[in-house]
Amino acid sequence: MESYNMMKNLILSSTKWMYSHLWFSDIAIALLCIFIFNSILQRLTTTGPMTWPVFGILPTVMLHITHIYEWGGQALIDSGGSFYYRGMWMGGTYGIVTSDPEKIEYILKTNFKNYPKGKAYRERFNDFLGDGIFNADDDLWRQQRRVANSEMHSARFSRFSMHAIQKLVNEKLLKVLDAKKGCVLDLQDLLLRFTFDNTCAVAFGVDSGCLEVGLPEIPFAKAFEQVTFASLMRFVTPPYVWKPMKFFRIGFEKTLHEAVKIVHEFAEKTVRERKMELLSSNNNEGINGNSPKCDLLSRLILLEKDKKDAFFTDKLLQDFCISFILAGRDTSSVGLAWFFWLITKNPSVETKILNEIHDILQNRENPPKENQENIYFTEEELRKMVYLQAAISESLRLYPPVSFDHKEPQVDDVFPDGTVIEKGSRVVYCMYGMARMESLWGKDCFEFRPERWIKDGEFVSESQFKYTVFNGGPRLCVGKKFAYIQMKLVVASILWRYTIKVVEGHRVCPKINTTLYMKYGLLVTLEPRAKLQTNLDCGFDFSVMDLHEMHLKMASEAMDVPKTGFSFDLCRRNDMLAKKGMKPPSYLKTGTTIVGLIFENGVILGADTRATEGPIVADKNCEKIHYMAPNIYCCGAGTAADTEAVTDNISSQLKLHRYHTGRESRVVTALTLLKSHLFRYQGHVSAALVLGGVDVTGPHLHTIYPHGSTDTLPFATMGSGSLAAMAIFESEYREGLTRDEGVNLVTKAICSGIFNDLGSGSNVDGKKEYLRNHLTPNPRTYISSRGYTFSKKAEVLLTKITPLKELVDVVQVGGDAMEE
Ligand code: HEM
Repeated sequence: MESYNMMKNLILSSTKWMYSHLWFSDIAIALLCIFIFNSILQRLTTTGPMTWPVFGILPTVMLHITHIYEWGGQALIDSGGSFYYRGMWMGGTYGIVTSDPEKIEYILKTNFKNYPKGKAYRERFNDFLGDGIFNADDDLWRQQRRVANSEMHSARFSRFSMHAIQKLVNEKLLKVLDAKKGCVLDLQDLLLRFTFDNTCAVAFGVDSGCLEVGLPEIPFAKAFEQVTFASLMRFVTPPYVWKPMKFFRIGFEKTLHEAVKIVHEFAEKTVRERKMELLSSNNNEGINGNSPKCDLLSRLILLEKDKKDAFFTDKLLQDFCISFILAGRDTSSVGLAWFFWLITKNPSVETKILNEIHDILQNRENPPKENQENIYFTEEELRKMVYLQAAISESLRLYPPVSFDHKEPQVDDVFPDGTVIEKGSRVVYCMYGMARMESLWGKDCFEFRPERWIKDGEFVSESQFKYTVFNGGPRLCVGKKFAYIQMKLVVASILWRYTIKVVEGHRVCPKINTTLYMKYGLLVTLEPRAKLQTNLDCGFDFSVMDLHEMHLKMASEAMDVPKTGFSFDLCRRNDMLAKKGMKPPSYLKTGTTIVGLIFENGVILGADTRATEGPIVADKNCEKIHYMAPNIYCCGAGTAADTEAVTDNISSQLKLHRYHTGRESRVVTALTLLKSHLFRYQGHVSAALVLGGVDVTGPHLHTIYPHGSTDTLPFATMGSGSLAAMAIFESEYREGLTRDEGVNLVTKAICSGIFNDLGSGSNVDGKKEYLRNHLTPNPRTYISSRGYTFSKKAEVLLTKITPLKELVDVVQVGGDAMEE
């Protein structure tokens, strides 16, 4: 009693002393000293981020919340790959954060048994997932895993899932994109709808209808989204908060309760109806003569049908399918959204992907036409898309849909490197941070470089524990193969058809969540890609993105400065591309021999009749001698459409001039009009001409080059066969040739062009009289034995005959007009 009184007096007197001698400032200073001491001690003893008294790591995390993923990655680099952390006092969260592949391998594989999903995980997801594979441990998990593995890797499932994806992509996704082209759309949302429909089809065998063109709100899909979000909220809210919330059904717990009801009712109805449908049918392989159902639910029902002790109860069937939808929905869509965003930032990767697709399509027995709308890629073709596989893997590396995960040891444990880990603590492993570690991926770890996945033209995979994007060990993602097929098909189908452009000013950053959503979605516009396919054909080596940006830039410049006259924007574009190191295609050699000479009374013009398009003979009997005026004709070499257009244009100007003056056109007038027209386009109108005619001043022959320069000569040749033709003229031409000698010499020169130049060919046209197909030196030898018959009689549409007054007789032996 005496000692009790003494103690009491001591406490009272010391309190009085403190009260009279200490100020608040003293207490604050003392706390500050403790804090500084603690911080220094912490800095000296650990390498991880700052852990504060009472609040643990929370204030540090809050300080970096806006860029939490980057900060986490840097913290792992600074700490050499692993650091301990502690949450708030009494929060019960503590453990280790790691990016060390050795430790990850240990928990996911070597000592797998000690690191199950655990109680904390199960109790948070129990309302939603029940005993489904995603939330199960031990035997419950093992049985589901076995069935899922064997079904998803069977040939039957491969065929079925491939067909389901193809159908959804071609009949729904591309239709929606088509309807939205030119408009701003949230690509992430659209992809979420796609993967939701796709996983529902694969898991439940139902069409959830999210991808209808109006993009309707589907109650089941909405409830699924709500229930996922609310379940995740339980991970960031202490149990002593969310459990009472659940009891009183308030806040996110109320939403969770209502949404779970909708999801479970849908699952329950589907299972009930499918069972009735399948079990009432005697034919397991097909119902009512239809092809057999291969979705996971139907397969499980059929597998369990004749078993006495069925493992899958109705409730477990529901849980199993719901787990699949959860696992397959967000991951692939989010992965795809980041992929498309990265592609818009890396046009060279996009070009390589397109080239790969192009080559694969060209290898088909019947390659698709340039503007073919629906292209169904086969599984075999997708397998050959090695670069695309690498690009998708690289994008998943940088933006892993499951960016971090954690495990709880069941008993105290020691990692292979001696790190101690207590029962009840957590081991958090961070895939986002791992991707940015130089020690794991090299100096270019931050770069999007698909090439790192390719060796000797083959795709090379990485260790599951360094590339933990699909988890590893016995719980490796069971849908990995399916996910790759799905993503490759979506990417190939979309990129082949559209150029994607992120809306200017749209912010792209990750949302803090267990799945790495884009916080503000991915707002894009899509443009049909017809141009690129042409460029690919010509062997252009630049990206559509560059072109697109440049067109936009040029368009905005054009808007700023009002201009008149001709636009040389495309020349500037080509200059800029050439400076950027991009190789333009070589000019198309159209292949022509055109010639002309002056004989004693006039002019003779000649041309071959072959029109080529690259290596292809597009027209064997086209006309290269164009009418200008009754007394003037003009041979054209270069681009067929250009020569046709320019001679037509000048011809009509000459006609107007004749009406105006009432006099015959003079050859020099035609020459001046042609040269000034071509000069204005500085060689961009691909027309090289031989102009000939007879007027009051006598016969005249001129050559006109595409840039507008001209020459006046007694004999002239142009086109790719010009050298061969010129050789004939130079050796045999003389002044005062007779008409027949002139015709023979022109014919010989053209034949020389035809037989010495690959581009020139077919027949010989000649003029003064228009001797159409004057000579056929290499005629077609195959003629249909049955001839040609026409099923319908020719119909007479007009009987009125308007006589034409021509100065020159056109002797039509055969042949077609040159096509534009
Ligand atoms: C890019 C796409 C995907 C990624 C990155 C991905 C990633 C993952 C990860 C990290 C896990 C382990 C989760 C954990 O244990 O906490 C997992 C498990 C799983 N995934 Fe995927 N996944 C993808 C696509 C899919 C798809 C399309 C399906 C099915 C249609 C699917 C089905 C599953 C299932 C059933 C599990 C549970 C496996 C088990 O616990 O044994 N996944 N996935």
